[in-house]
Amino acid sequence: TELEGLELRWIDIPLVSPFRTSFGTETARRVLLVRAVTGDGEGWGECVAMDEPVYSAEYVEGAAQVIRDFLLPRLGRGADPWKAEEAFRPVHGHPMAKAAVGAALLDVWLRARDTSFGEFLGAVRPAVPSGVSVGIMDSVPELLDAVDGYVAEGYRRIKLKIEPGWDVAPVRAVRERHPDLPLQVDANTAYTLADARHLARLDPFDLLLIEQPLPEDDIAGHAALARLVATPICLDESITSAAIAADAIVRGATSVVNIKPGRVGGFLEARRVHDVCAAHGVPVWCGGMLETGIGRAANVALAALPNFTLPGDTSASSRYFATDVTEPFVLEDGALLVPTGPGIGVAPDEAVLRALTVRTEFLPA
Ligand SMILES: CSCC[C@@H](NC(=O)CCC(=O)O)C(=O)O
Ligand SMILES: [Mg+2]
Repeated sequence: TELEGLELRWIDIPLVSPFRTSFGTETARRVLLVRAVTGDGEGWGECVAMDEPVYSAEYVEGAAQVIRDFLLPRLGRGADPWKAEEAFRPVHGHPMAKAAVGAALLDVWLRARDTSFGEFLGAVRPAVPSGVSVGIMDSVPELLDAVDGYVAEGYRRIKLKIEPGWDVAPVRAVRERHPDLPLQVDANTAYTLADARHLARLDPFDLLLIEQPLPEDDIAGHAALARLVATPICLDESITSAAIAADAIVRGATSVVNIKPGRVGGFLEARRVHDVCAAHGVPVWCGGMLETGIGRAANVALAALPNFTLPGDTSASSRYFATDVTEPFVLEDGALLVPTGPGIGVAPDEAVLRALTVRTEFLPA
């Protein structure tokens, strides 16, 4: 059927607690949601770009403009997810903008066929074990309190944000408090190869991985670091496509991959990254961008694919939001249930959406 148009919806959603990483602190998120309207109905996608281009080059206002001025015109009245991916190919970059539109088109396409994201993508399990990402804190005691709380909630794995000056001491403290806890760290590109010897001081703590220690374009640097540090290197920001995943793997730059559909341009490409990693025997896990229930639902379905063998950052809605845009995702025995309804299997609550909406703009096809 034909595309009638895309609704862009900007919402402001507060975080239950500040989330600090090596590139800044967030206390609320401005999220751009995309609703695709076709003759078959509607579908939802979430753009994971932040308000500022500090995780990657994309940002909310830029993504909205790219969708309005460069992506939608290339769709014409087409609503086919594969044709959309093809139509977007001449546009360089902007994977998060592309992924938001692609997810909305895939949602309406699947709803019309009474097929869930999980069925479509190839989910092999009914629930996915949840890990949780813990920000940089003002003190080690505060960090230990936060970690104790998440462990008590049932999270299967803890990820600690690190940066120069907040790395060995907090990791040592958490490991001493929780000797058997699956534990990993994420540097969000904050180190350089000159820090190799320092990062090797994390090796005694039996971490699952060190995520993105170096800048996203430094594949060779990560390969050199991997030879100097015993803990496995995992890439996030560097992996923007299946081809780049294969390149990083064969060059020895990564032995575990964090998959985020928004970072790679959409769910179709995310599955290709999953498949390429599986072909190389490289395990993957599902990363997060503090998604609302709309993006979270689709991520949980993706995380149920066979090679997602490590707990991801698919935490409960309550990790970030007092009230989610959809029915909240709740931890059940440390796992999230994969939605079984058509499409993403969830829908935004009209009243909550209205309360959080800052602006909407309908773009006719
Ligand atoms: C604003 S930080 C977003 C990027 C970060 N994401 C997380 O740490 C997990 C966030 C989440 O739980 O969704 C990462 O680099 O992996
Ligand atoms: Mg990361």
